[in-house]
Amino acid sequence: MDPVVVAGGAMTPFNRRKDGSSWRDWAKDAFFAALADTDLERQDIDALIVASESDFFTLQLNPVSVLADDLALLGKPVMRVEGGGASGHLAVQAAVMQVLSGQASRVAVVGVEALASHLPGATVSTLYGLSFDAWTDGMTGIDSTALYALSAMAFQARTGADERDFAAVAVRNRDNARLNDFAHLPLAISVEDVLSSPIIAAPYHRLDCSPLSDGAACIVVGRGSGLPDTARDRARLVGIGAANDRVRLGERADPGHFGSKRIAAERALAGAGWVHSDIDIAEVYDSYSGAQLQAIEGLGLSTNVLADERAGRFDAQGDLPINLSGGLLGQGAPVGATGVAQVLTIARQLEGRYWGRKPSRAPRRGLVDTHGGIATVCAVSILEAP
Ligand SMILES: CC(=O)CC(=O)SCCNC(=O)CCNC(=O)[C@H](O)C(C)(C)COP(=O)(O)OP(=O)(O)OC[C@H]1O[C@@H](n2cnc3c(N)ncnc32)[C@H](O)[C@@H]1OP(=O)(O)O
Repeated sequence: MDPVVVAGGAMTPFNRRKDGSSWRDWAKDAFFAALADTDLERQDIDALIVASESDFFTLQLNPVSVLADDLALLGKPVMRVEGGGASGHLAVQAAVMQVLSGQASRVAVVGVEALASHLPGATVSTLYGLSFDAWTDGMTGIDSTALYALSAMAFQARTGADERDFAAVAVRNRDNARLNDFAHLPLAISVEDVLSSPIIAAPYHRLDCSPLSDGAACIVVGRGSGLPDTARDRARLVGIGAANDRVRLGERADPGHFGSKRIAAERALAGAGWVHSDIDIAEVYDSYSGAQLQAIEGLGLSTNVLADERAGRFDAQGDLPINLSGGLLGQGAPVGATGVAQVLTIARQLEGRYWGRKPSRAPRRGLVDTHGGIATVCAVSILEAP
């Protein structure tokens, strides 16, 4: 059976766009750049899937219809996928399912979000608060940073991780982002810089937090003879998995443990026929510095994440480089686009075509992890080099 491949892809810069352009422009730019990378024409696309977290941000209900019209994709099956922070990644997984079911052989997945240019940060923060249980957590006024901080404190109490461990992640991801031309926050900073930045919600300082970003990303997922010859040299999507958890942190056995990531990862690895130790490189969901360590632990990529973090295992020179793009902390976090960009990054790394920081050894097998809420809706995909 022909493999499912990431036939091509592209992204816009992630940043705060103040140039009068709109999310519809960014989506279009990403789509046409992805087509060029795939060596396909617009009419070759069989189906369109759009990921965007919130109509509050785009101020557009039913965004897929508008984008399909803008892209002149008419008479095609189109759909929108939403799962909070995991929206883009779940859209990629929906494309894989469409391709595997035989309904389409070339599916364009466009992820887009307009967060930073037209809304004050405090408004976005309040709206993010509705991503948890809006009737309980959201209405108390607690925001995402405070909820993640509570989860991080439970992780710290169990593992002994401290603020410096979290800060080291923020420093490394921002440094990785310095080689990524699309990154929102490439920074040369120190642990002391992180610890002296303003406290947002203890233990998180401003530099421990991902920024509010605008941007778009697009990949074409495809299979079979309808793809151009270039597809032979493109990364394969060999396993997908998803799993959810209790929405309210207080109802989890351990509010500091991202347990549903483990289930999603095991499903994805089983699909690929691999085990955790086969993974050479990963992009994980680091909406906050501590969340990166929680993700690595939750996914089962390390049995002692703190020791591995301190030993440099997740650096570009380590045996499991993580977030060489800069992650959400460095590359940025336009929600709907995040998961699509993560898949694109790992695909490019496996193809030897990545534009930013590369690992010291060429990777063969990669993992992508994205979530919505606080690891409430988790998506994991496994990719293999061509
Ligand atoms: C969506 C889901 O389902 C799951 C999730 O992921 S939930 C998590 C969602 N993400 C968030 O909540 C984002 C968290 N981040 C924030 O809210 C904001 O970035 C923040 C509160 C940390 C900072 O906001 P702020 O203090 O209002 O900063 P702001 O006034 O915008 O900018 C001031 C400066 O700080 C910088 N800055 C802003 N955010 C920054 C950040 N996260 N890290 C580093 N620098 C930042 C800006 O670039 C700006 O620098 P200059 O003065 O040099 O231009």
